[in-house]
Amino acid sequence: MTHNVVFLDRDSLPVPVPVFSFPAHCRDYPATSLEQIVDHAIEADIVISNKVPLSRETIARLPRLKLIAIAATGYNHVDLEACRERGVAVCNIRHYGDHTVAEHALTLMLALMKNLPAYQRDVAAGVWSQTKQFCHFGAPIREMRGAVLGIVGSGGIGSQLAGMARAFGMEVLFAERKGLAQAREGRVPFGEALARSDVISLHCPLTDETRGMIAQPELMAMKPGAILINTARGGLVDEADLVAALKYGQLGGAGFDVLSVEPPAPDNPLLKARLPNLIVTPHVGWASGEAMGRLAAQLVDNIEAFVRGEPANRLV
Ligand SMILES: NC(=O)c1ccc[n+]([C@@H]2O[C@H](COP(=O)([O-])OP(=O)(O)OC[C@H]3O[C@@H](n4cnc5c(N)ncnc54)[C@H](O)[C@@H]3O)[C@@H](O)[C@H]2O)c1
Ligand SMILES: O=C(O)[C@H](O)CO
Repeated sequence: MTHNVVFLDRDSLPVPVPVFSFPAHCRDYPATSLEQIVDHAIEADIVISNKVPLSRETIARLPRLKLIAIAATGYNHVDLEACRERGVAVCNIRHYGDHTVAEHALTLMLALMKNLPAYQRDVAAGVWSQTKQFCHFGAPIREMRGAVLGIVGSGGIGSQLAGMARAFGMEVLFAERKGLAQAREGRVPFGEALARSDVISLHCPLTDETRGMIAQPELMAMKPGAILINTARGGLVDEADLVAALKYGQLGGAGFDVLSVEPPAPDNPLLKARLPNLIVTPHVGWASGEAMGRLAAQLVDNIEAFVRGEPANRLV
C-alpha cells in the first residue's frame, strides 16, 4: 500500500528529513494557514505537523487520516481526545533535545542572575565611559552557587537542567503538581517551591491542567526578586501579570523562549515591555543543528513504526 504523507509546516524543521523505506507519496508545504489545513491534508493518511493546529473540527473533515506525527515534543496544538474518538493515532518526538533546551534555560538563568542585558544596555549607551572608576555598577549581580532552583516538570528537560544546576552548586527543588496537597517523595509542594526558589523554571506540557498555572497570585507567592524561566509553553504564564510583577519589582527577572501566541503580535505584553530584566528568545530553545537532526530521524522512525503496525512514542 502506498501512503500519502503530508508535512504541513516543513519550513519549521530546516534540516534534511530521511527518506521513508515504505512506498509513499510525500508532499511538503512550507507552511499552512488555518484556512489551508483541510485543503492541504485532505488526501493524506499521515499528516506531519510541528505547530499547525489540528482541532476537533479539522480532524472531522479529514476522513482518510490515520496518523498525526507531531514533529515536536509539545502536543498542545492537537486535540488528542478527538483523535482518540476518531481512531486517529498520534505520536510525538521525545528526548531529542533535552540538554539543548536545558542549556537554553540555563543560559537565560545565568544572563539574568548576572543582569547581562542591563549591563550591555549601559555599555552601549556610553555609561561605562563616563564613570570615575574602572567599573560601572548598574544592577545587582548574584551567584549561582547556593541559589535555589525550583523546577516544574521533572521529565527529560527538567531532569537535565537539574544536573546542570547542581554542577553550578545550586540547590534543586522539584515542585509537586499544583493543587496536590501531599507532595510525592523527592518533591516539595508547589507553593513551597515558589516561596523558596531564587529561580523557577517551567518544564511541563501545556494542558487544561497547566494553562495559566502562573498568574498574579503565584507571582506574588514567589520569593521577592526571584527569576522566572519559561522554555516550555507560553500559555503556562499570564503575560500581563508577569510584566506587572517585573515592573513593580516583585520579580527580579524573566527569561522566556515561548509566548502565548506564536508568532506573537507586536503588541504582546512581553514584547512591548522592553525591560532590561526580561529576555525573550523566539522559540529556539530546541533549535541546535544536532537536536533538529535527531528530531528528523525520530520523526521518520515514528512513522515507519506506525506503518509496520508497531507503537512508537504514541500519545493516542
Ligand atoms: N522551547 C523549546 O524549544 C521546547 C523544546 C522541547 C520541548 N518544549 C516544551 O517543554 C515541555 C517539556 O518537555 P520534556 O521533553 O521535558 O517533556 P517530558 O514529557 O519529558 O516531561 C514533562 C514532565 O512534565 C510533567 N507534568 C505533566 N503535567 C504536569 C503538571 N501539571 N505539573 C507538573 N509537571 C507536570 C510530566 O509528568 C513530565 O515529567 C514540552 O511539553 C514542550 O511543551 C519546548
Ligand atoms: O515541543 C517542541 O519540541 C518544541 O517546541 C519545538 O517544536
